[in-house]
Amino acid sequence: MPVLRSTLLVDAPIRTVAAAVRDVAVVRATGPRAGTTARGDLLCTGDVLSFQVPLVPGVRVPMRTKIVRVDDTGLASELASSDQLVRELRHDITLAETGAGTLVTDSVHWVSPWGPLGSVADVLLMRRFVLRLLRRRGAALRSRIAELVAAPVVVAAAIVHKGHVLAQQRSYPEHLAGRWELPGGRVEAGETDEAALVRECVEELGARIRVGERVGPDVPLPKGYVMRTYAATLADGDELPEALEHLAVEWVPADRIAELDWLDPDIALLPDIGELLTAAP
Ligand SMILES: Nc1nc2c([nH]c(=O)n2[C@H]2C[C@H](O)[C@@H](COP(=O)(O)OP(=O)(O)OP(=O)(O)O)O2)c(=O)[nH]1
Repeated sequence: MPVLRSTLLVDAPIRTVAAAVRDVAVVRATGPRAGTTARGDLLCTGDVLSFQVPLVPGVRVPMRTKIVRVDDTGLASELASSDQLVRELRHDITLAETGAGTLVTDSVHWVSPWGPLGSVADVLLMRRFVLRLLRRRGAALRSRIAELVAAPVVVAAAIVHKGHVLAQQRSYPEHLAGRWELPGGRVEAGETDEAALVRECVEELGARIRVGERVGPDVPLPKGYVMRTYAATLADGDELPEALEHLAVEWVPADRIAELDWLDPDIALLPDIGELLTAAP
């Protein structure tokens, strides 16, 4: 069974790299006909990727893979349906923090359906296709990471209280009114992420919070922003948040998170928020 491994070292935090490897723009940059079914900017489990593998000049064979795992340390995809070129295929992307940056390791293995002829096809077709795809992905990854590192930041708080997370319902602009988001907002010049979150929660909820660990990947937002999410708790459990600027606030348990109509960028964070609730004491 052919296995192809390649590594790439990038000088950026692992959560930024985790966002870039899930970014649909990076997937599209791997080839002129590469596409995804992702709803937001980041790939989620279940999303399907489509590629066109060049067979001979002018003839391309479609191939579809499906994301089967996404977490803080990378993602994995497998063949979505058996096709003419490969019978099985799995692509693992693993991220690891090193002293010199984040190491991205790709491991792609596949089984060809063509018996002895398969090994020739492996070398001539699949190997070349996978290598080219990884080379283009590497270049796209580096430029997307550079954009995300330089992007202005929106911070969001996953405030956990008694096994529930606080969601707030937007009142404006018209096209977003009624949809749900986490408390937070833009980080102002000279402000830390933590100070911005504390300020935003007082303004939006009239509540003081304690800011904890990062949750999930960096999430690209429209207009070039990037959102960083932090776990948080109420500084005073008796001081319950109110919707001062929003239509409503709601404490949501893990099994109801997926029922809310979240802003598109937040959808990629929902599994991480679910895990945070499950892990909460
Ligand atoms: N606070 C928050 N903002 C989010 C989330 N998801 C998401 O896409 N956003 C977007 C919506 C806004 O465009 C931006 C947040 O910045 P903001 O809170 O300062 O923006 P805003 O439109 O509410 O307020 P304003 O400054 O225009 O008055 O990030 C989320 O979960 N929480």
